[in-house]
Amino acid sequence: MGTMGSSSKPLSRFWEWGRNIVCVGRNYAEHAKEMGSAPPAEPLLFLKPSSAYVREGAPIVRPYYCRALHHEVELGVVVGRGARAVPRDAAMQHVAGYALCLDMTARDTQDECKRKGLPWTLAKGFGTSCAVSDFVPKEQIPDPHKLQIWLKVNGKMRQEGDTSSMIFSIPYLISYISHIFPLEEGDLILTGSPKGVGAVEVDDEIEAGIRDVVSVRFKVAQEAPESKI
Ligand SMILES: O=C(O)/C=C/C(=O)CC(=O)C(=O)O
Ligand SMILES: [Mg+2]
Repeated sequence: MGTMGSSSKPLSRFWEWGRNIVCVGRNYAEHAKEMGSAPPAEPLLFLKPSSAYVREGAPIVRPYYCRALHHEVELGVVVGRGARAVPRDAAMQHVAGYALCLDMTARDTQDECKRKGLPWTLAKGFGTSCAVSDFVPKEQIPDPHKLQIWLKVNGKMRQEGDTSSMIFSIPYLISYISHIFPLEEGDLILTGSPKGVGAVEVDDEIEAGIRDVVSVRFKVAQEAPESKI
C-alpha cells in the first residue's frame, strides 16, 4: 500500500482524516458565464466542512431544503505537505496527488444566498456535498493541466472540460491560498467546475471521471423529512 506525502499513513486512511476542503469558484470562464457571473480577477474561495465528504458506495443526499441539486465536476488537488505562504514556483512540491471530485450544490439555495448577500454554506456545505474518487498519486499524472474531466447523468454526457482552461493554475491557487491560511497535509482543493452544470433528481446515477485515470458512480437520494429543523 502506498503512502501520501512524507508521512507513513496508509493511503486508505486518507479520506478518513477528514481534512479541510477548500473550493475555488468561477475558475472556468465558460462556467462563470453560464452562471451569469464575471470571471474573477482573483480566486474566489469558499470552504466545505470535512463532514461533507462522501465516497463511492454511499449516496449523495439532497438536503430537505433543496429543490435544485446541481452537479459540478472538478479536479481535486490533495495536499501532501503543509504549505504556508509558499511561492508559486515551489507550490507543486506540496501536492501529494489528485482526485475526481463533485462539488454538489443546492443551486436554489445558492441563488437565494447570492440575492441576500449571504455566505454559500447552506448551498455548498451540506453533508455529502463533496463526493470524491480514490486518491490518485501525483506520479500517475505528469501534467494536471492537461486532463479531461467529464460527468454523465443516467448515461448521458453533461460535462466535459479540460483542466487547461482553468483561469488560475494549480501552483497559483496553492500559493494564493497558502498566503491566506496554512494548507495542511490531507487538505483537498477543488479547482472549480467547467461549464455544463445541471440538476440531478432522486434515484439518478452520476458517473464522472478523469479520462484514462479514475472514475466514480454515485446514486442520488433524498434526505428524510424528519431531519428538518
Ligand atoms: O457564479 C455563480 O453564481 C456560482 C458559482 C459557483 O457555484 C462556483 C463554483 O463552485 C465553481 O465554479 O465551481
Ligand atoms: Mg464548484
